[in-house]
Amino acid sequence: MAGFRDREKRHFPLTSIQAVVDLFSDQLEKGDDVDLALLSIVLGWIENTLTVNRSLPSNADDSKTIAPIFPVVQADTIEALYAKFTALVKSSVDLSKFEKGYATRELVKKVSDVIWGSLTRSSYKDKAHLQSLYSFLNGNKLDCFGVAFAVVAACQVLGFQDVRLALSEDHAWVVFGKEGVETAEVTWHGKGNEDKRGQPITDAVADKAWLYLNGQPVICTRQMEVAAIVSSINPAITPTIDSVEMGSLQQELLWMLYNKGHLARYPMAVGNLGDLEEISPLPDHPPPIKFFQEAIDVAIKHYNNQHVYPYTYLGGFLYRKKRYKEAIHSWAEAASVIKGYNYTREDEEIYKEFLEIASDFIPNIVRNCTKEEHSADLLQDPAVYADLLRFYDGICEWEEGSSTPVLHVGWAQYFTFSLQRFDPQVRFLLDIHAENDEEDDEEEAEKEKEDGQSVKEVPENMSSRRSSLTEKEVTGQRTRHSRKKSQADIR
Ligand SMILES: FC(F)(F)Cc1cc2c(N3CCN(c4nnc(C(F)(F)F)s4)CC3)ncnc2s1
Repeated sequence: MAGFRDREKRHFPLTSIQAVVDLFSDQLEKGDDVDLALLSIVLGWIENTLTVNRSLPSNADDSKTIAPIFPVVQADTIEALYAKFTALVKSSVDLSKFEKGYATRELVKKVSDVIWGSLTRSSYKDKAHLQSLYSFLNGNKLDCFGVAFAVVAACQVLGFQDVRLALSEDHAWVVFGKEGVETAEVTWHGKGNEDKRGQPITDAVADKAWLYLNGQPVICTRQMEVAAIVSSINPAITPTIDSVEMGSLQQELLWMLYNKGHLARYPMAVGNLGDLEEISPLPDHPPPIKFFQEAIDVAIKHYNNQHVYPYTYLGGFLYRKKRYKEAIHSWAEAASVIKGYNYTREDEEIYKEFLEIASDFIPNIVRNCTKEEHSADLLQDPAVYADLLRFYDGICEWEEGSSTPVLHVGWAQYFTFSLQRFDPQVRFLLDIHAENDEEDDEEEAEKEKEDGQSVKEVPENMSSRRSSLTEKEVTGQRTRHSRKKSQADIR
């Protein structure tokens, strides 16, 4: 049952990261009754205290780090905010007009209007620290993720347990109803796009659309909704300085959720944990590699391999570890996912990811690989050349059939700059491999025909056969900067 009762109160005052982890752990044991509003208010209050208007003491200089402080969270502070949220929601929605039991589209739209109507008019959309109910209650500001989460938390307060958060890689909406298959937009997306609040996400809208992951979004359980607010924690004090305490809290909470199995169907949250483990590895934790490989495995197993970010998390980390061949392989895999989509004007976020890879990361690799011992022969490696062709081919195919063009002349310049750095021998080797492949396949087919076994599927492309990469050896994490950039919307 929801509410700020003894079970919650006894954790307060929260005086340490561990105390917050214990509160979350205890709440997660309540199953579907985990109190979303309470946890979002607690996280938002701590984040606000640790990152917003944290005027660095004038005597603080870069050499001496500021001694870690954990702000004590008092029960009555949180209780007052919690009461404000429940009072606002319960007073704004006349439940006598709605059937008990499952939510209806009218109910979901009404709750979305209540949240929407409480927001300040001022344009602030892409600022940081606007993702929590603390931001909503204390400043009437929410980002696009925050609005969707607030609608789900409000529906929980009203007793509609069927309203759940649905997440793509750059948008959020809700599912509801007896079978949980009704869908509704409850927030806006991007800049200059009319919001579609109240409308369902039909197959026509979702098919081949990255914004809706081609019908493969993350449908959250209550515990995954908690993982979403933990993922949306933003430890940044300034674009270049993070709160160590806030980052540790996010890492400990994600690790606890991971250990309880609540990230098992949430690739981006697993990726976030891999990010944090690379920045500050915790004792007895697996290497970051494991988390990014797991995010890919989850996307393949549960989401028909329609998610792009697991591969770009991976590629970003490999790039920073100077494991250039493997990075290019991951990016080729990412392009093999995006090629199945049609590009639209609402896909800017993923467009920027691919443009950064093509215009920044890959040119830097082909310029600098000869300085790196284990990538010195990169420009003579046909598997890498094949992966690079696959990367660009995927982006070309992404454009094909799209309403909006993807490529411009700059792309052709990046493409030709990168390919012409490869040794002409590579192209010749490419031909030899292709011929050998054909001979191999013919021999295999002959042999298997004699043995009467089915002919083995030939991998869809050459690099998946010749890659220097064995799937288990790879790792991935993005730079804090670029992660923050792409996380701007979740915050
Ligand atoms: F709800 C929206 F609209 F905000 C969409 C969501 C985003 C997002 C997220 N992100 C966004 C992507 N993000 C990335 N960080 N690195 C990325 C990569 F480019 F390296 F892959 S992608 C981390 C955090 N992490 C957990 N859950 C979500 S749900």
